[in-house]
Amino acid sequence: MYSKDQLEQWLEQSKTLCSSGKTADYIPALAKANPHTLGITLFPIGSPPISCGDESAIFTLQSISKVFTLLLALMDHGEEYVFERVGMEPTGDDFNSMLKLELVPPGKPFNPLINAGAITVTSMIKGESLIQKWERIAAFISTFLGEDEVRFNQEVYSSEKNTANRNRSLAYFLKDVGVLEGDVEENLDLYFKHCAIEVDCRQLARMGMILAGNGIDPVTSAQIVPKRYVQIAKTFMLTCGMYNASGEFAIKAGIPAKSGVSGGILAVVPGKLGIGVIGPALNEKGNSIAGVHLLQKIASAWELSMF
Ligand SMILES: NC(=O)CC[C@H](N)C(=O)O
Repeated sequence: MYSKDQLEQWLEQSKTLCSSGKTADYIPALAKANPHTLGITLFPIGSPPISCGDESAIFTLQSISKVFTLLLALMDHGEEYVFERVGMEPTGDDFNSMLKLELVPPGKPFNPLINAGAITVTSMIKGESLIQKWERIAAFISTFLGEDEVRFNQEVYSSEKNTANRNRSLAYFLKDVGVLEGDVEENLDLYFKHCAIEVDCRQLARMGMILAGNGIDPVTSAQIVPKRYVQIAKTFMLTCGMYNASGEFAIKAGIPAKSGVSGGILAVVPGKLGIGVIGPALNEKGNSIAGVHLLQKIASAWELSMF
């Protein structure tokens, strides 16, 4: 049904856009990525994955990890607790904006997929120590990958940690108003760590395929995450997952997606398939310029929109 030849043609067309994008440079290690990389994997539920382009390129999850820390926080505490501390609304602002934090006392972040919200969610992850919390996040994500452990990019992690003045200000503000739990630097460290988990397109598509199937592990048939929490995550992906381009992406593609500044995009076609894309050249909103184009093409041509 999903033709690889067709996918290859579309990928070549989208690839021409790479030269008009720019790799993220506020995290210096991310600036080194090849802007001409473009790869994709489609992972249908119950069928083998279909990949093309630079499908084996390895990249860090960055903001895509926010979906999974949200799921884990929901499993740790339940809906009520989580949404007392982070909201459910899109901001329309940049992902690292601090603009709205002072607007709604006491500084409750608008949603869990912007940086302020994600750092708050990270602070909710249960564990006796920073190491134990990290091990829980890594183990949770490795289940989605179908691996025993996750790969981790030390260089990207250190690069972000050494330059994260904006995230530091967000986190200290959140601590000041009593929204962030625990030690600020420890929480930031955990946040930078989960952003630096590495995947390739196939692994990312597998993560999406599990979300598409409402949290069921395709190998063991185990329910990895309660269906209700997967539903919440997918809803946030649709309304807030592509930063302040989420509305446009919902109109043009109509599927839940989450992007990261590494150029990765995780997309989900509910009930059908997961998609993993990498294209490090970003547009002005911080989304993969060629990746967005390719996903929109696939979604409209194959009528994948949920609507
Ligand atoms: N949009 C993103 O991918 C942002 C993630 C990145 N680690 C940051 O906090 O800035």
